Amino acid sequence: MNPLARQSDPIAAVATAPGRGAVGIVRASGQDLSALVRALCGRALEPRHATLLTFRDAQNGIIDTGLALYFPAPHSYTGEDVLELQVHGGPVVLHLLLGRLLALGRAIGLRAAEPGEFTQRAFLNGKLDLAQAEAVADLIDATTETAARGAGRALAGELSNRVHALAEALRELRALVEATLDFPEEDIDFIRAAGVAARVQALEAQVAEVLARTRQGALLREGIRVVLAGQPNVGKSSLLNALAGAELAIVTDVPGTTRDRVSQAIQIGGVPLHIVDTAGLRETSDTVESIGVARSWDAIAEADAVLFLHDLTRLESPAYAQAEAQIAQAVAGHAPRGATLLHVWNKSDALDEAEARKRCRDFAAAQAWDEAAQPGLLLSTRTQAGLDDLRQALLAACGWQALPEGVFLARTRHVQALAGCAEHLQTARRLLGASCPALDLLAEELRLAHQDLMAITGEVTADALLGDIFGRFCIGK
Ligand SMILES: Nc1nc2c(ncn2[C@@H]2O[C@H](COP(=O)(O)OP(=O)(O)OP(=O)(O)O)[C@@H](O)[C@H]2O)c(=O)[nH]1
Ligand SMILES: [K+]
Ligand SMILES: [Mg+2]
Repeated sequence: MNPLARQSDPIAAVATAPGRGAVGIVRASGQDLSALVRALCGRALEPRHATLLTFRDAQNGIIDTGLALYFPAPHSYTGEDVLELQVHGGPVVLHLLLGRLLALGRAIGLRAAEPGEFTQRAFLNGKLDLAQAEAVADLIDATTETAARGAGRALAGELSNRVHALAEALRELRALVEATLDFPEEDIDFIRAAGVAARVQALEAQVAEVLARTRQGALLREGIRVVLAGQPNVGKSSLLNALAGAELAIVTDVPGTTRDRVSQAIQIGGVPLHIVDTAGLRETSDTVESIGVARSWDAIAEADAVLFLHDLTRLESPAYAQAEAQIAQAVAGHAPRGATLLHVWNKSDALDEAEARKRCRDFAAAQAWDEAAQPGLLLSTRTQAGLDDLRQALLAACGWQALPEGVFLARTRHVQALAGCAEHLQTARRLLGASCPALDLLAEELRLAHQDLMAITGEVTADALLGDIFGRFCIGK
């Protein structure tokens, strides 16, 4: 759909989820729905009042009795006239009522709405900015309470307000710098006197702070993809089951038990995680197992975080330790740049704690790892000792901190734009540090930084991006 095409047509759709419910809603939006209201309801409706009515089909048969609400423009969700009809929530009733509405509205060009079109109109009519419109979809899709609250904060404008304030400060700064381009005689002294360098630096700090919060928000929205990796029999499937609290994967003492990847969505402290159990990594001549091992590597290549499991009971065997070291290195090389790699030392129940710590320290020292300094994460999937610490360490390693003021939900798109803005500000600061700054380059960096911010709220946004964002909504939203 071209998001900007046909945007003036009146539209209608069922606004509630498919299936049966106590109440279902049919909604219409258009620049002037007064004639449609009269045609359907037999009279004009008092704005924003619920009116009890019987809705009838073309043959004057009763469809249902329910409520009609009329929100004349501009005081509505979309900013246009909106008519909302609440009836009993059965698919047939809603289908009949929508059909009747579309038939009556044919004269004014009423058509069925496309996905996200109501919210898109709210955006185009300035009721919401783009980040808030995205938050509407995220609120609907939220899978945890924390995510839903975060989407609520984004919808209320927590991200947008911060970004608007930053954009405004940048706009002023640009005006200052661009003025000197027109009056070169004032140039450098003017820039110095106006304290441009200090203002760029202050902005940089503010952008960094919003970026950190936005990264958290993106984590909350996208979830974290955690892959359990290691040699056969280290306890990967046992860990998946422990984290999921259910016997999802087969656990046996036979090495090479797991072949297919087994995934499970869980949450830790409100953060959604996708846990992926994989086949144990080893050389094998078994056809099926080698396909499984290839899939393990694929999973590692797509991970946000890898939990690399070691078996404490076998660490003292030189053959095991040697293979472990090689595989650990290969895993580190195979995981995406920026992915988190955590070493987990499993089966701690089989030996006393001092001995367990000594074994992982010795192993880490032999590999000359930085981890030699750290005690590492001891775990027993059998007794669940260390499982809570593992959960917290995993979140922390992925950059999650439960911020006191709460997190707003955000998207990777927002993180990228803010990171871009931060980079341009950094370049601007470097330019200003030169003894004779190139003011045209400075102006350009500030313009690019400003543009990145405006992309978040949708003040400058490509049509294709709009189509992509609104196309992912459900119909009726
Ligand atoms: N003592 C002890 N044994 C464990 C622990 N975790 C797993 N095991 C045992 O280790 C063996 C292998 O466990 P799995 O969970 O199947 O190991 P895996 O890494 O998934 O193995 P593959 O799928 O073959 O790669 C089983 O016999 C488990 O009971 C633990 O914390 N303590
Ligand atoms: K096994
Ligand atoms: Mg397994």
